[in-house]
This record gives sequence, structure tokens and C-alpha cells, in this order.
Amino acid sequence: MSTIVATTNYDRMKEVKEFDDSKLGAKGLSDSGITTIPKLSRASAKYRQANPPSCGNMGLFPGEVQALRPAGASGCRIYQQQRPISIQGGKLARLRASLDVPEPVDTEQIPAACREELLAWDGHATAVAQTVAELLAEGLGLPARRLISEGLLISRLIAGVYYPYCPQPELTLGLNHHTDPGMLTVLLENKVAGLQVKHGGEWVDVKPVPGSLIINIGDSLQIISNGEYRSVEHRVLANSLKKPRISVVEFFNVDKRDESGLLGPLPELIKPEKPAVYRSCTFKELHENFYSKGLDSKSMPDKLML
Ligand SMILES: O=C(O)CCC(=O)C(=O)O
Ligand SMILES: [Fe+2]
Repeated sequence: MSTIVATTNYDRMKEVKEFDDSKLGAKGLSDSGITTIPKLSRASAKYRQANPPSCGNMGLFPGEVQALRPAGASGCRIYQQQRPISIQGGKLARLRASLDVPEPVDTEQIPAACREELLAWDGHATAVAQTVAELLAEGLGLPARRLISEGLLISRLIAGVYYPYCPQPELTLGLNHHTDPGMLTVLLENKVAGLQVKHGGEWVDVKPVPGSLIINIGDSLQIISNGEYRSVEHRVLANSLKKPRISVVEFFNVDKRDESGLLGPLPELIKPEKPAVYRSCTFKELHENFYSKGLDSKSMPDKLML
């Protein structure tokens, strides 16, 4: 990748393409010993002012090392997913190695190096997600298994995310602000801070607590609970520490294969005093919305608001 020189004729898309073509990723860039970050990953001063303490228009500094999907997909292949990330004035593809395995899981398809650990993690995280889903159903006055029985948590995606040291963390972000599109997310992180949630209009640090897991409520749960549960807006600051931040994230979602399946407020939750807040959408619409939009654009509940 070429050195970035400040000029008045800065060609952002050229730099984006060079970065993409270099296949270095944020980790490779960080490991090469850079002391300043490329211009493409810097937020404008105006944007930073509006989003203190540090904010970029994209997360250039995560390296997603691996994403594995134990269930909910039709093919069975390892692939490099070019997932477009919206940046000022264009799109940057973020490379992400993924594994799609159909149900029932053919464990042979999972790389041997992490097979045992991955299956163990999937089992534990699923048990946690199901227990949380039971408590949340009861909180809505529903039978405990209501959210689980209809396969609302059936599709699982596991992603390992690596946030390398960033020499200028105040100029960018590790991961831009967003809400998770699914039902629930179970997140395990090492002891390196960086995750923040929006609370009362302010960004609040989520301090790592050893031995704990973080559970996010996603957009799908907000929709089916008719707005009783709200998805949480979160982001990850660029990592200012020499130690990498690592997280293992498992997303629980509706069945991705069922394209015509409908997601909307559960009928039991629609009452004369609380009519439906959202219209229903197909599972296909839900997934397409997430993969076509930039992380920071309008969330699905906002789009479905009646
Ligand atoms: O790495 C983290 O802590 C958060 C990751 C996340 O929010 C996501 O992948 O949706
Ligand atoms: Fe997230």
C-alpha cells in the first residue's frame, strides 16, 4: 500500500482500492509498525466533533479473523466474504473468512484447528441464549419456550473479531455504531476494553468483567416484542493498547433459509391499549436490509414503524 500524502487532490477511492488490493487488513497494517493511520480511515473533523470522544465513519481497525456459521445456511463451503462497509463517499470491502455448514452440522466441515473449541462454545452459548430467551419470554407474560419453540433463535453465526493496536485511536473506530439485526447476541471478550453502549444519549464504556458474557438484544427481538425490548446501540473504540482486543460473538437469529417466513410483533402482544408498533417483514427483507445497509444507517425497527 502506498504512503498517504496529504494533497488537495486526495483520491479516496484510489486509496480504498489500494488498501483492498493489498489484502493487509488492519492487523497487517498495525503489525507493519505504522505510526499514523491512513487517511481513508479518518473521520472528518465535523463528524468527530458530533461523535466524541473518537469517531470514524467506518471501522478500519478490526480484523475479523474468522466467522463460522454452524447452522442456518444452505451450502457447505469455506469462503471469503467481501462485505461492503460504507465509508465516506464509497464502499470498502472487509474480508471475512466464513464457514457455512447446513443443519445437521457436519463437524468435518469445521477446520480441525478449532473444531472442538467451536462446537463446545456453540453448545454453551446456545444454552445461555436459550435461558435468556426463556426469561425474556416470561418478562413479556408469555410461556417460557415461546421465543425458542418457533425457531426464532435457530440460525447461529459465530465471528471471531481481532482489534489490533491503532496508533491514532482518536481518529477512527474499531467498529462503527450499530444495532445487531438478530434476536440475541452472546459476546465473550478478552480483558481489553473498547466496547461502548449508548445510554441516555451518551456513550458508556462496557468494562470487561472476567468470567462474564455480554448479551445484546437485537432488532428482531425489538420487533417481535412490539417494542417492549429495545435493541442496544453499540460500537467499539479503536484499540489504543499494545495488546489486541479479541471478541468471540455468536448471533442468534431467525432461520435464514426460510425466505418467506414472517417476522412481526407476536399476536399475544398486540392489545387495544398497545396496538402493533411495527409492520411485519419477511426474513429475507430482514437479512437483505442488514447486508445492504451501512452499519450506521437506519435500523430495521425504524423502517417498519407504523
Ligand atoms: O467486538 C465486539 O465487542 C462487538 C462486535 C459487534 O458488535 C458485532 O460484531 O456486531
Ligand atoms: Fe454488534
